[in-house]
Amino acid sequence: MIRREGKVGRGLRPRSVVYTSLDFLVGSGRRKTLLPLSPAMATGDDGHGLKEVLVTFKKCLTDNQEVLLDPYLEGWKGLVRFLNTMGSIFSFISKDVVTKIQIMEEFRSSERKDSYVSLQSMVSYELSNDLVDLKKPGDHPASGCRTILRLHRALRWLQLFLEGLRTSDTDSRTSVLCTDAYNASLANYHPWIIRKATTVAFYTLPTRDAFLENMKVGTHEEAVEMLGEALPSICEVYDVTQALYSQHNLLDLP
Ligand SMILES: CCCCCCCC/C=C\CCCCCCCC(=O)N[C@@H](COP(=O)(O)O)[C@H](O)/C=C/CCCCCCCCCCCCC
Repeated sequence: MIRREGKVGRGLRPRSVVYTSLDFLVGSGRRKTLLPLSPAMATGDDGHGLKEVLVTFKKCLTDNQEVLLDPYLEGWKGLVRFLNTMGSIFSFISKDVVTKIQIMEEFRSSERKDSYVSLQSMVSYELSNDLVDLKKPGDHPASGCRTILRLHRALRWLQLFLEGLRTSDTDSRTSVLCTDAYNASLANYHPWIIRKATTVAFYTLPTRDAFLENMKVGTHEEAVEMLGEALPSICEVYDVTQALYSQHNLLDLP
C-alpha cells in the first residue's frame, strides 16, 4: 500500500477503486470508441512507467517546432492513468481531463481531422473560420483552442510539480510541492470551490518516496535522473504552445 502524507488519505487504498472516470468512459458507447482504456489501464497497472508517458510528449514536437496533437493527447491519457492510481478523491480532476481529451479526439476523428493534426493547424483553422469564442462563451464553447488552453495550463502545473519532486529533499511533503505548483499555475484560473477541493485532495497524496517508486524507473536516484532528462521536452512543448497562443492572443479564452 502507498503511504499517505496527510490525515485525509489515511486508510485509502489507491489501487482498489474502479474509478468514476472509467465509468464515464465506458458508460457511453460513443465515447468508448474514442478513448478505449483496458481494465489494467484503468487502475494504472498497465505496465507503463512515467518515463514512457513523458517520452510521448517528446514525440509531440516536429523539426518545424509544430506540436502534434495525437502524441499530445496520448501523453495526457498516460497522465490520467497515473492520476487514477491516486485514489477516487481525484476522480473529479480525472473526469475533467478525460472530457477534454475526448473533445479533442472527436475533432481528430471528424471530417475536419486534417485541420487538427497540430496545434498550429488547429489555431489557424479555427481562427480563420470563426470557430473560437474569443471574449465570452458563445456558439463555440468547446473549441479546440479553448480546450487545449486548459490542458496547456495544466501542463505548466505538471512541469512545476515534477521539477519540485526532482529537486526536493527526501522528506519533502508532496502536498506542499503540489500546492505550490498549483498556486503558481492552474489556481489562477480556478474559482474558490475548485481551489478548495483541489487543495484538500492534495493532502491525500502519497509520500515523495512512493511517488518515485510509482514511476517504475528503478531506484529513487534513477527516477530523479529520468525526470531531469524528460522534463526539458515538457518545457519545450509548453513554451512552443505558450508562444503560439500568445502570438494569437488566445491565452485568456473564456
Ligand atoms: C508518479 C508521478 C506521476 C505524476 C502524474 C501526475 C498526473 C496528473 C494528471 C493530470 C493532471 C491534472 C490536470 C488538470 C486539468 C485541469 C484543467 C482545468 O483547469 N479545468 C478547469 C477549467 O475547465 P473548464 O471548466 O473551463 O472547461 C475545470 O473547471 C477544472 C476541473 C477540475 C479541477 C482541476 C484541478 C487541477 C489540479 C491539478 C493537480 C492534479 C493533482 C494530481 C496529483 C498528482
